[in-house]
Amino acid sequence: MSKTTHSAVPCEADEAPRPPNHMPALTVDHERLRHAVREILIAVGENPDREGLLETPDRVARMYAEIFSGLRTDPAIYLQKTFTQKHDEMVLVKDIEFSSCCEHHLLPFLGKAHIAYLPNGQIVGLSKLARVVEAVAKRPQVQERMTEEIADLIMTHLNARGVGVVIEASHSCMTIRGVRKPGAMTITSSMRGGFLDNPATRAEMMALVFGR
Ligand SMILES: Nc1nc2c(ncn2[C@@H]2O[C@H](COP(=O)(O)OP(=O)(O)OP(=O)(O)O)[C@@H](O)[C@H]2O)c(=O)[nH]1
Ligand SMILES: [Zn+2]
Repeated sequence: MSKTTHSAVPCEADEAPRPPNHMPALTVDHERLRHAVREILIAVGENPDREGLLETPDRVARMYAEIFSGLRTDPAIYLQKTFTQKHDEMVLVKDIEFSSCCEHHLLPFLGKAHIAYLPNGQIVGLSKLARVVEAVAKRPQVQERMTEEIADLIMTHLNARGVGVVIEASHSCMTIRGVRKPGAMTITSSMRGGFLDNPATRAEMMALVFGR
């Protein structure tokens, strides 16, 4: 089977400095965003100067700043404060709802993240796990990378004995366009440490997540 790769084609709008992958960008260029949205409207045959569209470039610029706010957030900051607590068994926070944006079509994908970890003498505030999900989701993403990133962050910064991350999501690029399969759900998992090595631990997590 042949494999196609997509290489970035440079264009004149590409001269702005880019952060390395996964590093926080410092600013959002609202003026550039407004201009780009106006160009899109013209390109699809709309009149950006008609009354209903006058404020649209500004609104969309603010929307992109919001849905890509994770590019300016380092999720590791949420895992710096921990509490000393002996707890040898699994901690699971499930049904963490998120919205992200598929990097292929810039369309939303919506779903739930489930995060379990085996503490190593330190526990983290439960809300911080949801904050990590938010920071990682609010970027152009693919679901697989999002799942991996969350698992690696928790494994590394909590020095956990194991981490399991399961994400289930519906991708609007598969529902409202293209292949148009509403109802299709994508489930990804990333397992580390005890969740990778011990099938019973992984099975326990899956039963707690999906055994509804
Ligand atoms: N693996 C993975 N694929 C994704 C994700 N989000 C979107 N996609 C897929 O990205 C692929 C992009 O495929 P391309 O062939 O380059 O683009 P396309 O012609 O618009 O593809 P269609 O969606 O099939 O119309 C599609 O198959 C999408 O379903 C994701 O999070 N993970
Ligand atoms: Zn897509």
